[in-house]
Amino acid sequence: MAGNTFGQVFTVTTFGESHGVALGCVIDGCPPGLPLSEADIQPELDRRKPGTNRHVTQRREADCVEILSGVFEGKTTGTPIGLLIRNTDQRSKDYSDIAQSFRPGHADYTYWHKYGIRDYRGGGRSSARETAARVAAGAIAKKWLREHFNTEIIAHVTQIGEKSIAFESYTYINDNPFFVANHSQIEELEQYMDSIRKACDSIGAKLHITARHVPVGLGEPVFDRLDADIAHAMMSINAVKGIEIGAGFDSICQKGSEHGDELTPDGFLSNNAGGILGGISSGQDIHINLAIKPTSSIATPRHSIDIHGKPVILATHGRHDPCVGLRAAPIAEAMLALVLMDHALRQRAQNTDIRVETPEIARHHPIAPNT
Ligand SMILES: Cc1cc2nc3c(=O)[nH]c(=O)nc-3n(C[C@H](O)[C@H](O)[C@H](O)COP(=O)(O)O)c2cc1C
Ligand SMILES: C=C(O[C@@H]1CC(C(=O)O)=C[C@@H](OP(=O)(O)O)[C@H]1O)C(=O)O
Repeated sequence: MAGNTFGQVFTVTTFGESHGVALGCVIDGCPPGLPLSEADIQPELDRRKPGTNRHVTQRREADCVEILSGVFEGKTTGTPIGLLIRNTDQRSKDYSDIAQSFRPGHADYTYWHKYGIRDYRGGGRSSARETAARVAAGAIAKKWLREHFNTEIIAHVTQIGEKSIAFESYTYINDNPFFVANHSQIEELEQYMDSIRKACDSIGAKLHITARHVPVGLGEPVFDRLDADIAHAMMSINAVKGIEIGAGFDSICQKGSEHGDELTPDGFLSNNAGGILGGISSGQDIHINLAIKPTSSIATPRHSIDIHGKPVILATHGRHDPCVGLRAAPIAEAMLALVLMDHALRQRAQNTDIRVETPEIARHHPIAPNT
């Protein structure tokens, strides 16, 4: 496989470049009979799309999805689902400065050496614009998981640079709980983001993702462990530099008497495992943290080389996110949904019952985005 396809049974192949005609994906293996229309997908794309406020890239894209195939009379038919999102606001000439030079921290250098040719209009295929197609596919997986197991997947930014975000309350957006930071902290974070932008710099972020109502028993015992596939999915998102599942790197300082989640007839007493034991879901909530790097395309001049190996000083212009983590939550949710749906269908293919009801022992703990 050429590396553009994700999944084993429920597969997604994406296509398209940031400044090409369109992006999209082909989804194969979706069971027939799932009610589906553009209205099921568009709200997720609206959460991810660029240009929605001053703290994100100013590229304006409506990211309107068109279903090309695989749906008849409002239901999936079991045949490949084709989704298309047209690019409308490319302005490619703004990117001529990176045609011959490599942005430090972006994929220009490695693409050039791998392929010997590079679509330098924006990030081309390496631009996270490609994730629009993943979010569209993920919306289908989310819907299927919700209808079958009532699974909820929610991601939040929990840290921007050094600043941790304390959540005060939550509201519902498109049936998903969405945490709201305290009002004065929002002002502080906005000022912080303004200062980063004024300094022609960028900043990293941390994301927390929770999946609730995950059936017990999803995953494979050895290579395709559920945690391994989740790590694969998350690390496949542009700019993700680290992942923790459950206690993650805090496990280093824990004792066995502290880490191992004790079981009682009334449920697990803790969730250091993050909902996965032996590569298989335990029915507890899945907890994931992601480290997201700062944007590499910044207007601060930096040392680099051109395609002939000559030194250059490169300041990158064009429209860029000062903190890519701010836009990553719907992408991480989509990738987790793709993994869970793929494993649920694999479980079905193996003719093993899927425990639709979360067993009493695996009762989930309340969602806590900062854990
Ligand atoms: C939602 C999102 C938006 C991004 N926006 C930008 C951007 O505007 N400019 C940029 O240089 N990188 C941006 N990135 C990061 C690049 O896509 C990424 O650094 C690049 O593909 C190289 O991959 P790597 O960082 O995983 O090595 C974004 C990433 C995400 C997930
Ligand atoms: C357009 C989007 O974000 C883009 C992600 C991105 C990158 O390098 O990842 C770089 C910028 O665009 P370009 O590819 O034109 O350089 C962002 O504007 C989007 O997410 O839809």
